[in-house]
Amino acid sequence: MLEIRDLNAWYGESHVLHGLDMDIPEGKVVTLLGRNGAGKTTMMRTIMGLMGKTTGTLTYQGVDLLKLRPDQIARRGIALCPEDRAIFPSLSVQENLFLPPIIAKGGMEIDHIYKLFPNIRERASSRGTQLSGGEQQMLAIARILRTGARFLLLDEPTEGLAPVIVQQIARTIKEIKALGYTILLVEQNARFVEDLADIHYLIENGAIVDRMEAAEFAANIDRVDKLLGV
Ligand SMILES: Nc1ncnc2c1ncn2[C@@H]1O[C@H](COP(=O)(O)OP(=O)(O)OP(=O)(O)O)[C@@H](O)[C@H]1O
Repeated sequence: MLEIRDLNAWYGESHVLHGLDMDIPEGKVVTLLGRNGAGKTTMMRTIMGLMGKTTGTLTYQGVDLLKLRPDQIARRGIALCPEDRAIFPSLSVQENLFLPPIIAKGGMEIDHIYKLFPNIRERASSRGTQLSGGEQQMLAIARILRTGARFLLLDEPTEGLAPVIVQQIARTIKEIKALGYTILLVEQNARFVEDLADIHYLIENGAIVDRMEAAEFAANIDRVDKLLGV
């Protein structure tokens, strides 16, 4: 679905991504694991067209995303769920949910969203500020499902959440995957992604240093922990 070749990205003069190669097949969950500052968020910002200077190719359904504007990328069905979750605090849960425009056909119906996220239904009239971190994360994911996006970029969805909520998010991501969505998951939590992802990429200093299939992950967990500094 997305083929990334020799991708470089800069913040001003600062060269942050150094020749990344990655493949994200349709309908799969792919993780990008790495420490703080490794370049994970930059990778997602690059896919969304939010970086100033870039080189390389990002071929998505035959088109190079690096040549498109962020709005054109979004309209191709790609959506980012940012690390800070970006829930509008003064709006209700329902208002937050309905805020993003529908960008492609086939967006998830609200009844289906409420079935996947029963907490969100219960909290529909609560303000964004009244939600727990886990509820905010669920709402942030629910919100992009409504838009019709089929390729979801989730930036550290488990950050700062209690283990029981992390498990709930893992179940939800599995359910979304079973519906045929493609997911790129940025994480520092190796245990969370262990039985969730089909392919794991490890990133260090803006370059991919390893790639593992799901079946190889458990045997290499020490190497992963070392990279993550656990
Ligand atoms: N707006 C910016 N301007 C300049 N440098 C930046 C900017 N944002 C990030 N960087 C630098 O780019 C590098 C990669 O940062 P990035 O946020 O992509 O890392 P990350 O792997 O997502 O880590 P984190 O978990 O902390 O978000 C870091 O060295 C960071 O300091």
